Amino acid sequence: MLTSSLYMMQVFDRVLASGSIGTLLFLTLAAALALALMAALDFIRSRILSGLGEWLNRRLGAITLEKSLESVLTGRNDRSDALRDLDTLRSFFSGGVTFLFDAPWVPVYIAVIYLLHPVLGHTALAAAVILFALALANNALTGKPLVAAGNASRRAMRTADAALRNAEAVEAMDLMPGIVRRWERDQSAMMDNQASVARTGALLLDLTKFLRQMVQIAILALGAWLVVKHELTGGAMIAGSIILSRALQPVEQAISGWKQVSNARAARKRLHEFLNRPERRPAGLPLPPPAGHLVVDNVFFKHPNSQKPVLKGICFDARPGEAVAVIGPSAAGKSTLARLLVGLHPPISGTVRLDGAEIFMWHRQDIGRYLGYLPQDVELFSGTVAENIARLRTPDSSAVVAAAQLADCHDMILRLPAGYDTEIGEGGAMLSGGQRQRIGLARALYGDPKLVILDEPNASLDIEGDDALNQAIAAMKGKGAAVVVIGHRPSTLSQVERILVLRDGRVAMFGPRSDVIEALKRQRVQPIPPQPRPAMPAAPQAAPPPAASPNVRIVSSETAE
Ligand SMILES: Nc1ncnc2c1ncn2[C@@H]1O[C@H](COP(=O)(O)OP(=O)(O)OP(=O)(O)O)[C@@H](O)[C@H]1O
Repeated sequence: MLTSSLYMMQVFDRVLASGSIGTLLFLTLAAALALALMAALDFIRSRILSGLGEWLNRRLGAITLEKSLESVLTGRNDRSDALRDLDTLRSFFSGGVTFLFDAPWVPVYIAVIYLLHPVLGHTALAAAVILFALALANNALTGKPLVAAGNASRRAMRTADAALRNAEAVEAMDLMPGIVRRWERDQSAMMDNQASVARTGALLLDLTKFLRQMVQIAILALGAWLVVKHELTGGAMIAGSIILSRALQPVEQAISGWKQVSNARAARKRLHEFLNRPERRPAGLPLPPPAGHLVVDNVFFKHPNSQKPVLKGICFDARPGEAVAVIGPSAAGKSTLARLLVGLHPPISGTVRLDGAEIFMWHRQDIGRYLGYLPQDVELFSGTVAENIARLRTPDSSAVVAAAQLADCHDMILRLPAGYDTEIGEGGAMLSGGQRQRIGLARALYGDPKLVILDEPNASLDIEGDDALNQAIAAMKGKGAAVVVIGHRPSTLSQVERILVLRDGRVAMFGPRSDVIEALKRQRVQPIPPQPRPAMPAAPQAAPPPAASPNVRIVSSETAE
């Protein structure tokens, strides 16, 4: 960085004064070597920085994505913010960071100016201090609005994301005005804050430029005065001016590039907090593959964002080779129970155990392949049918076909344009609701899981589909899996051994299929018997006796239809 100024000084003071061409050649060679070294260092620096960005992504990319998934499961709304923060950091390293490396050299440049003449040194030092103070003022004045602008921009992004994900409902029912209103509110908050940052930044930047040019003039003027007084050479005067402009460059860059630094700092802080959130599942020893004995013991659960428990004292079990149906009115807590059975959430008290080990604590890489879960809303991923059935791993074609045959979608898949290799588009957009559900079922049955939880598996199925589903349940039982089917339709019940009736988050009945169906029928005929008796071993804490509950009629009529 000092090469050109020192070169100029030597040429002025030595070569021009002595007329020595040898000196000129030697100086030129030395300057060329120094500049070549600088170019090489610059190249290495940019390689290191972009490598740092890549390293950051490799180290943190996957773990940030995993943590984001956990964040969604714990009911937070910061979904993909952490991934965006990681991106901000990576691009900061690849572009915006260089002036931070130049800043520490400012004192060195000033020291060199002191060597030329103390008066020039004092001037340079004063200029650097004033400009540095302006950079600090810029930081203090723009810090808050920058953070507020970032927050508003993230809110606007989430609104837009939600609207785009639900494009059909938005278009059909004209939800757009409401969405646009929310989005504009956040956008304008973002723009107001950004405008305030830009105003302050522009003012300070203009002031800085003015001061810098003034200092440049001042140092030349002082230099000329010192030359006239014979205290400085002409070459040193010009060199001082050039070194000063180098010295002040990073300070000026700090003002214009502060927004990037501030964004990157905020992103780093958020990411740090995000990644240091406690692990939902503490590290444990890997367990042997389960046989599939599910035991639910006195489970209570409430959602993180609500006060009221959704599940209250649930007890039941499902043995390997057995199917249990969970039925009950809407909002009874069936889907919530399904989520607990696959270990998505921990109960607030009580336990859900598979082969004696708490299923929530079981690490997904150990247990995932032994679980089959068909959620109520099946979401598929872009990719081929086979990849989706094989849970996005490299498909084992015989296992994929076996699962598809079990879910009765083999023929349907063969009729697709490229069979198992058909690309199904984002979220399975190319498929009908029923096709998606069948492929979702095949995904749940892939790899012969030991515990299968099907949440309303027949919601989009026709009668044929119902039969196929029952055959699949029978086949899974035959393979020794425990199956829990959630649903309203009586057709779901034909293959189950036991039925659990869930009402208002409590077990209203649990027992052999025929006994429970019989009891439900009796309730329909005789809604308020004087002394109701549960049909079977009622769960220990089974709350209000069936017939006494106001929901009895709903459950019994639905089930006995
Ligand atoms: N993320 C959530 N946060 C807070 N409360 C929730 C959440 N999800 C569900 N609930 C509440 O939990 C209760 C049970 O919901 P759940 O989806 O388990 O019912 P369900 O029996 O499966 O109903 P359906 O048959 O209509 O699907 C409802 O009152 C619902 O409002």
